[in-house]
Amino acid sequence: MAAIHASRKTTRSEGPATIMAIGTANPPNLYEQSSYADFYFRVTNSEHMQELKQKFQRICDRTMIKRRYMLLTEEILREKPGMCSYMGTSFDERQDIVVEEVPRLAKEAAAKAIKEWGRDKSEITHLLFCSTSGIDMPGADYRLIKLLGLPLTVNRIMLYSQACHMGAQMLRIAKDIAENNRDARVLLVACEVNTLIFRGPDERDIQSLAGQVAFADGAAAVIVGADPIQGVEKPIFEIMSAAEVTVPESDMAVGGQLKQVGLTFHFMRQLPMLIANNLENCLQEAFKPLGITDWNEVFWVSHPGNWGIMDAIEAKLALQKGKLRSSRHVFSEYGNMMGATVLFVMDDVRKRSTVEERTTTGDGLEWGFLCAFGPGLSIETLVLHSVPL
Ligand SMILES: CC(C)(COP(=O)(O)OP(=O)(O)OC[C@H]1O[C@@H](n2cnc3c(N)ncnc32)[C@H](O)[C@@H]1OP(=O)(O)O)[C@@H](O)C(=O)NCCC(=O)NCCSC(=O)CC(=O)O
Repeated sequence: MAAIHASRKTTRSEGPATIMAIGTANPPNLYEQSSYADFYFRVTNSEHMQELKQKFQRICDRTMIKRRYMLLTEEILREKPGMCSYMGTSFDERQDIVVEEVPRLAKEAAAKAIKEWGRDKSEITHLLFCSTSGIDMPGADYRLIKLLGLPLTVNRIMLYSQACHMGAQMLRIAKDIAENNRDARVLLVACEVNTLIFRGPDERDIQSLAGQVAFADGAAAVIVGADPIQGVEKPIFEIMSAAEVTVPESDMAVGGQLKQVGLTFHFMRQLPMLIANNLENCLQEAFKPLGITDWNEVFWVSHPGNWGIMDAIEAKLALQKGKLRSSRHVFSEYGNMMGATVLFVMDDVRKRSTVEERTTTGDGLEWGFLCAFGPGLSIETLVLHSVPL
């Protein structure tokens, strides 16, 4: 028995799971939000709906998004009338795109992360992949190991169709894998190609319109492992703890259904308050072991959701202006890339900290709070530890 205990100890890491590299990628087609209404009503043959177009323009302006990247182009959409109608049968034509393109965009982000990591790709031991799009057998994880030329011994997990909290959930799973398997090096990828959600307008469905103005395509890849090799692997953040909370009675808060018409989308008007009201408990639980009760003492890596959600979080938790700077920046420059978004925000925090000559990767602070929310209502939280710069 003693030998088994000793052996279990040697198979576990000494230190905490550590983020060692982050890579991001977007498709090449950039859409300015200021002219998106013209594009959207033209390509969906809806120019006769002038009143609705004006409302759409108002919603575009309210988002505070400046630009977004999307795989879909006018050329592609002209050949897919089912996708341009409001609820036309179009699953197959959407699926043909995402099955190919999700792994392709993921590869771009993963290659950048592996380059920053600095070790050979053959030393990746685990792959965690999440995407809201592209359900397939074998999955996007399988395609990605082939595209990247990863070893066939890589242990894979593929999670489809769960949306915005999944980037943070991947980090939670990566932490457990890295700390329970000495020398594990986990490549995690969140890749969103929102081709399933694009559809033409209908004046009775404002929630679908709100989805059209906010969601965007992007991929982020992160390498996680414990006990970094000195001089080879460079820590960015350590993951001290991770947790998920499911908010009771909130099934309709935000969600969607995958159907013949693609992925539908709905959200409650009260979503900003629902999230803000439930976040303080999460913070208290997360920081209890550290004795931190002032949420301005920590750096913030929050999934943006939408502008109203960030406003509500700031107000409810009395956050200083600027705490959600990276969330607002990523949202305005890229839109809502679902699961990938929070990883873009994490990348922005560490890059900005370097540019602004802060003393740590976390805005000069020691401890940080990463949070993301999605259908459920599910709230994922992580406590991050920054490293000196
Ligand atoms: C659509 C918004 C710009 C609305 O912002 P505001 O509420 O501040 O603005 P507003 O009150 O002027 O609303 C603009 C118009 O939209 C309508 N409207 C707003 N919310 C609505 C809702 N839930 N259902 C029906 N209509 C709604 C209003 O009536 C108004 O119409 P009128 O002009 O006629 O008065 C915003 O909610 C947004 O950016 N949404 C993006 C999509 C989104 O929320 N995603 C959730 C991400 S959650 C996430 O990230 C997790 C996940 O998805 O998994």
